[in-house]
Amino acid sequence: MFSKNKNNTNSYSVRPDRAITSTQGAKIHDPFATERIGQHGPLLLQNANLIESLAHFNRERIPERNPHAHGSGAFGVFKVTDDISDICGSEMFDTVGKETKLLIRFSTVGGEKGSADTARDPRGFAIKFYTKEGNLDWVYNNTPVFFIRDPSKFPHFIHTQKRNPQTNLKDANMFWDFLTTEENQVAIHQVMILFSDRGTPKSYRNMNGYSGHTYVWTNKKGEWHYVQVHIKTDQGIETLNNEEASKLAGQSPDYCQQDLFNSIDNKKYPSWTVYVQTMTEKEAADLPFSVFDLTKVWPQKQFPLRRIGKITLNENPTNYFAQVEQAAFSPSNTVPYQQPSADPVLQARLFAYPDAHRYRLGPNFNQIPVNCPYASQFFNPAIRDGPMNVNGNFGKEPNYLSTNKKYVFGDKYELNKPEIWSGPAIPYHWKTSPGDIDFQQATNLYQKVLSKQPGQQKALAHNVAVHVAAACPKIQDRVFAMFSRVDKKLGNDIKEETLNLAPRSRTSKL
Ligand code: HEM
Repeated sequence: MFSKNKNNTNSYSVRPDRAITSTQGAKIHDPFATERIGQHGPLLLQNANLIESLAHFNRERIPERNPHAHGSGAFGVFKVTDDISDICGSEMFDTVGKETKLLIRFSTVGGEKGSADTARDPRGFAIKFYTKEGNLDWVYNNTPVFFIRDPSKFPHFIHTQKRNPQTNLKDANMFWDFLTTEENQVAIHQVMILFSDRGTPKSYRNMNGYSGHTYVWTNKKGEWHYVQVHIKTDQGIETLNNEEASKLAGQSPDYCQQDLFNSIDNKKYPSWTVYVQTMTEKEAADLPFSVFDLTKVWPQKQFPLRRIGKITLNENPTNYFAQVEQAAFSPSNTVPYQQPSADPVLQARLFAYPDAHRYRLGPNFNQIPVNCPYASQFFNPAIRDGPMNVNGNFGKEPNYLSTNKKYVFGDKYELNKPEIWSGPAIPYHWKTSPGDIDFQQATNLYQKVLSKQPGQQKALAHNVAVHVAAACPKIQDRVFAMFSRVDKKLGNDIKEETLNLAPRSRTSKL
């Protein structure tokens, strides 16, 4: 198990004699005694233990993630089941049977740190692999697509899921105003998934993870592919209906945290099978949509799933704050032979996450044990000093690459015929009033997938109706029109139920 390993990230130390001390290690005789004049006189400034304890208490909270503030995590292992050396040269995949330790954090997106587990929301599925080539993070969601393809939209979109600046309430008008704005309707595919029962997974164990984005993987010969990763639950997909989810949000708001912790504690280790889809540059050029458009899935008939390995979660954190709250995942944390693609949303994420970590945890966040690349090691003498530098700061090593010292550098790996980019440096807004192509996959989901799952077309209409019933009539009309563009019956079903729930005499202002 993870905690038995040397250098692991899930260990902690407690003084062997369990004596209670000040932060400086001086034993405290009575932690509850406060120094004062006489029994009932005023307290003294020399009462360092009391002052230290109150002052530290005031500094216990760190900024919560914005977004994905609420989450649960566990440690585990990735095991290679199939040879994929023709696709990827990364060390972690190089031998069938090889195991790599990992941490996963599951999360909801829009809610605050204390919000309910069963909210209708995508689920984050972030994995940190502690590989010998350095830490690799797959920062995925449980949905294969996303809401936007212009990264500048992200803060706007996330704000519409947060609280109204005046009322401090979640606001159905803000939510649907954004999503039904003509150019934002590229979100329709993701919105359909969100409002199907997949938008309320029964547990973190019963959902899949998807890269969503296109990445670029290279083999040792330099041949490269566009890839998408699918992580499929071995427990089977299970979902909650809208009413079950709402009830649990009230009765057992930490339902999924409890389920994950208890499963692992009872040695019922959840597992997932990892697959990859590959696409050549030529195939990408022939696609009816851009390979960098993460509002689309790759048809599995044309781009079949190929199995890579298995993920098993087998160890609970010993301390939530140290190992889950302080965990810092970023798509920019990668290893040789796995690269980001030019997807503009992914490119923006490469900046956004480490920036969030510097703000949330400080510039030396990589020294926090859970973020340390302990299976490799960090050494870069020009990255020095800064707050909370606790690893010895490379001692007397010169603070630049000195000609007096010997250094080792990573292997150079090159892509055969890499992508070539050219063009003027211009502002480009991928706004496109969504064309029929942007609705096609959403329509397929409704007509070809949900139709085969008894009750799911109805559930989708119902889940939208109960949500949009809280919006004003003008916005509701835009919602009916948008879903009618997916399928006329879907639009009509939503309209009928919404108007039953919220007769038009009601007024609501945007
Ligand atoms: C422009 C688009 C995006 C931006 C700017 C963005 C930004 C962020 C930021 C700032 C965080 C908080 C990080 C932290 O404090 O540690 C976060 C968390 C997260 N994001 Fe994104 N995000 C974007 C799109 C996406 C997409 C497309 C996915 C999935 C495919 C995704 C998955 C996640 C996950 C799983 C987390 C939680 C990580 C954790 O558990 O710590 N995000 N995002």
